[in-house]
Amino acid sequence: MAINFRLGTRGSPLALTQAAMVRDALCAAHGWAAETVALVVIRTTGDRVQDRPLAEIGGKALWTKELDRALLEEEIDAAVHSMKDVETIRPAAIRIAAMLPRADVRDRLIGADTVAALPAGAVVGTSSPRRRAQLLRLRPDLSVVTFRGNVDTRLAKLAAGEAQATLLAAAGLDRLGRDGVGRPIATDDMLPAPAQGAVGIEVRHADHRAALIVAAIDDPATSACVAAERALLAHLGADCHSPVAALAALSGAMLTLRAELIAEDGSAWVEGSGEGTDGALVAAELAADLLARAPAVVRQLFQP
Ligand SMILES: NCc1[nH]cc(CCC(=O)O)c1CC(=O)O
Repeated sequence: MAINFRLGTRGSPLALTQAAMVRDALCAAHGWAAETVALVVIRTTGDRVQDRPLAEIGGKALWTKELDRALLEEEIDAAVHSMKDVETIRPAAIRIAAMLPRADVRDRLIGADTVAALPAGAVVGTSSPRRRAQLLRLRPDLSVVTFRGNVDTRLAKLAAGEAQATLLAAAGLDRLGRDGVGRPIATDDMLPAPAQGAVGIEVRHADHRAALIVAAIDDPATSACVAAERALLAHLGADCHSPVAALAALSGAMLTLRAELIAEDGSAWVEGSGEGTDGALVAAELAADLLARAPAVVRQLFQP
């Protein structure tokens, strides 16, 4: 059967599951047979190097650089991403064209019922500067150690006793069929990463056919919220390794954006919110407000 569309994806179990969700949505929207959408697995630097903190191996673009290349060289028609891992600033020739309906945005704690219930001095594994900062803000006595690898690797490290607890996104656990694993933390207690729980699809700017094809599966509310969260990052000069949490919600035409910036040792922070009908404006104003009120140790982490 002829191929209608080529979807590029990373090769991790979560990435493959998300790519299959996009394939299924495209097939349902266009009446295509599943075999007419090819899943093209692209290996990324971030997948190859599992043993060092991300910041050490170059930080930015680890997950998307190879997918960007494949997209720009027309090996694929679209790339599927966890929006949380997509750099704030994208190449000019690539655009985010659609997002699937957002899943559970919360983090789940695995290894204890609540952060407060962790024993004094407990070791918690995470490689996310945001989670590290939020944990230490709540519990300065905790010892946070680097925990990398895909979801299964992290759960295996936990089972092997490398840490007493870890935090993972509910969305990833649920998509991997691990819906019973861990306890969700309310967003009031731990605000998630910008774009957490959202799967996005990118196409080449010039490829109008691909843009039309994927527009059919866009969830506009998810796209509006994630765009506002990403605009906040852009105004802060932040990326997915910055200790920033942000979450937008839509009520009718009104968008509410909440955010916090935290020093990585959890000792200082600033939080705030804004609302309006223009998400880009809400994000710009909230970023300026947060930077103006941020303690110096927090402000210096950002280069707007
Ligand atoms: N940085 C890794 C990553 N990127 C997206 C998800 C989960 C899925 C999502 O947030 O949509 C995860 C794993 C995690 O944070 O637990």
